[in-house]
Amino acid sequence: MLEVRDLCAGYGGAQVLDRVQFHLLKGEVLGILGRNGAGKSTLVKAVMGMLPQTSGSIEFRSQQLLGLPTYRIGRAGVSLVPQGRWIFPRLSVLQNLQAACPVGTEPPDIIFSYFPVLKQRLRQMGGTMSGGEQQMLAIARAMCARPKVLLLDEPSDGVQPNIVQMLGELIPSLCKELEISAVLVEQNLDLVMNAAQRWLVLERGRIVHEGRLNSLGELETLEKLLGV
Ligand SMILES: Nc1ncnc2c1ncn2[C@@H]1O[C@H](COP(=O)(O)OP(=O)(O)OP(=O)(O)O)[C@@H](O)[C@H]1O
Repeated sequence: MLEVRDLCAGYGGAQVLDRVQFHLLKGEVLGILGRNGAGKSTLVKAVMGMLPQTSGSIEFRSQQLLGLPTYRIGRAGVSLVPQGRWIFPRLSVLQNLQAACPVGTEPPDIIFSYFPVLKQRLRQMGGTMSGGEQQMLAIARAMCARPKVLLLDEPSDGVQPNIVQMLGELIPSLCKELEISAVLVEQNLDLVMNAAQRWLVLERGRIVHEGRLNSLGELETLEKLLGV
């Protein structure tokens, strides 16, 4: 689905990502782990065309995304659930969802089967929802664009442990049912190990490790790399 090669990106004069390479298979959930400041958010922002200084190659279903404006990357089928959620606080839940729907369409029903709480609160202002509910709204909103690739930036941030556990089950099943591939950026090791089939560790803008479940000594390696 996605093939990233030699991706360099940064801000102003400072380069953050250093020749990052990875691929994302169809239907796969790929974790991106790393300590604070490793460059995880920079990576998803670069894929989403949100950084001016980017070089390398980002191929999505044989289409080159690098250099395209963010709205065209979105239309091509890549959606971002940003860190901090960025929901519209003064719009209702329904309006938040409608804002991401292609013109002339409404939020697909399947979203409400995954997030029934949103169905019960369609008229509630986004800003009055709890942290966990806002995270569900942010994921549901991204789904309204009917993406093929979903980029999730630290969905566990500011969310209660029971909701994090729920996300660990929901993300892979949603991806499987809707045939979506996902990049799951996280510091929460448990969430990645529950939701992803494969993961990469970023350190100072470079990929230093690739792992998967059931690899011998994987947990110890990750704990050492992440300092947990
Ligand atoms: N807008 C910006 N301008 C300048 N430097 C930035 C900007 N955003 C991030 N950086 C720097 O880029 C580096 C990587 O930051 P990034 O947010 O990608 O890390 P991260 O791995 O997502 O961290 P965290 O887990 O804490 O969110 C850091 O050194 C950070 O200070």
